Amino acid sequence: MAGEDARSPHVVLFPFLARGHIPAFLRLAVHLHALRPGLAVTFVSTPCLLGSLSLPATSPPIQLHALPFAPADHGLPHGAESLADLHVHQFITFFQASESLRPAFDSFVSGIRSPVCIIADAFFAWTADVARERGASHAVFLPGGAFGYAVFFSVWVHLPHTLKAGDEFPLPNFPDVVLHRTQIPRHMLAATGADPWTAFFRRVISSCRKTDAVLVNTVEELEPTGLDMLRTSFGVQTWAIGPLLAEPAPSDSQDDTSIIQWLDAHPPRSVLYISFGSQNSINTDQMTELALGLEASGRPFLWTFRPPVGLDPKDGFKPEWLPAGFEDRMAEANRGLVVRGWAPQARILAHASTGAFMTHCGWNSILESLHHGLPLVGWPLGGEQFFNAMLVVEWGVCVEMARGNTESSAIERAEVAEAVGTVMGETEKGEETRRKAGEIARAMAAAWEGPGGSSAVSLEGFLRCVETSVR
Ligand SMILES: O=c1ccn([C@@H]2O[C@H](COP(=O)(O)OP(=O)(O)O[C@H]3O[C@H](CO)[C@@H](O)[C@H](O)[C@H]3O)[C@@H](O)[C@H]2O)c(=O)[nH]1
Repeated sequence: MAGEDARSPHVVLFPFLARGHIPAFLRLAVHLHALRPGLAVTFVSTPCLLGSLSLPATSPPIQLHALPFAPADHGLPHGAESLADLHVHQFITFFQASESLRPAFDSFVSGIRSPVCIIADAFFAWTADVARERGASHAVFLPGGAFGYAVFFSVWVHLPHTLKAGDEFPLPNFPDVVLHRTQIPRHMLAATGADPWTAFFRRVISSCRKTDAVLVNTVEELEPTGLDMLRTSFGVQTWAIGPLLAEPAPSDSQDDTSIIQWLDAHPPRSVLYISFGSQNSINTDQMTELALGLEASGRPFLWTFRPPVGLDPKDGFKPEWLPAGFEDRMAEANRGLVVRGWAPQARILAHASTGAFMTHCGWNSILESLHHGLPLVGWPLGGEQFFNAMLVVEWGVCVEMARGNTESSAIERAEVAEAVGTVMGETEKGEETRRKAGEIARAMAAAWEGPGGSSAVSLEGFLRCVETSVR
């Protein structure tokens, strides 16, 4: 690696192979360069994911390094290099397959001549062992929130729902946190402790205890409790360096242009945006009730539509997934737009006509919405989303409308219309929710305002620790 400064670390960024995990790492590279211009930064991933990266306009000159990955060798579809390419039942095989990247990652790190600082996704926490063997410094980066991940990891360690009968149970290590059975994702609910899901996440957690530092995509002032929970869980220095937000990707595609034009034709803050992220969806009964509830709400909406849970976007979209005549009625009245596949979410949320976001409570979606002061209608579906929803409800910026996408998690159209009306309407609760969302937006902005913002101070503190350790 010619031209490297032997005293400053070469930072290796290694996000997990999931679309929702990459934007925060890209934004981290931007902040690292702002603090240390000229720092060598390499972004490591698989060939397909690197090929599909759309680097933001402000992207610093990062190097890319591809690790060979053969999903088919692990019984996965050929070319499935991201969670978004898979069904939920294949996720665990994918998690296990991702551990096969270790020899190639190790060989890449061992070839770097200057001191190395690995910043790896929590799901790649095994890189802590590589760092130890190669004399590198190591940090785990959590692209999610502190509370959400702290609860998620605690549930995997203790499986508290298996310890106690009844619908509600406390976390053994954080008894103030009481969960309801409907907040436990499907794979956790089925876990026995001897299953591959539990084994994978317990490996992740024990590796997180071997790292030198944990970086979290959150704001110290907003998540003191969650950050303390992580510090207790892992026993390592933990730095809040968020929000690290996806930058609106430049796009001149006709589809994106027509979406923005559709928004242009609506009054300020009048449109509800609906999306369940890059890898989750709801079931067909829920789609029907959601559609009819949106119609009943009387408010304009823009719905990013993925096929029902268990079905593949590559196999196309079927008209019967939506109620007969629904799309035509909505189009004629200029009431609703259904976007199939991928939408320019960051641009939609930045648009003046967008007034609220119905979300699965993926952490990036939460941050992107609150960054613009937009309140949330929550519908957590998997992973740590249920616990993220608890946090944003506590912040007073979200009405949780529904939970889960199993057969037992039914939702009725009247509940949809009511939740949308509460958040977007001229109700006391709606006004309060919007006011609090504005407060969170200001706290998020302050974290990166000038060198004294709490996240700027944290990232600087982390870098100094790394620089001291590599001298
Ligand atoms: O049509 C779409 C759909 C999504 N996005 C973007 O994709 C990202 C989605 O991220 P997120 O909201 O966090 O959802 P997931 O993709 O589901 O994220 C995974 O990763 C998150 C961070 O760890 C976790 O919080 C979630 O539970 C996990 O499912 C965001 O940046 C969106 O702007 C688009 O641009 N267009």
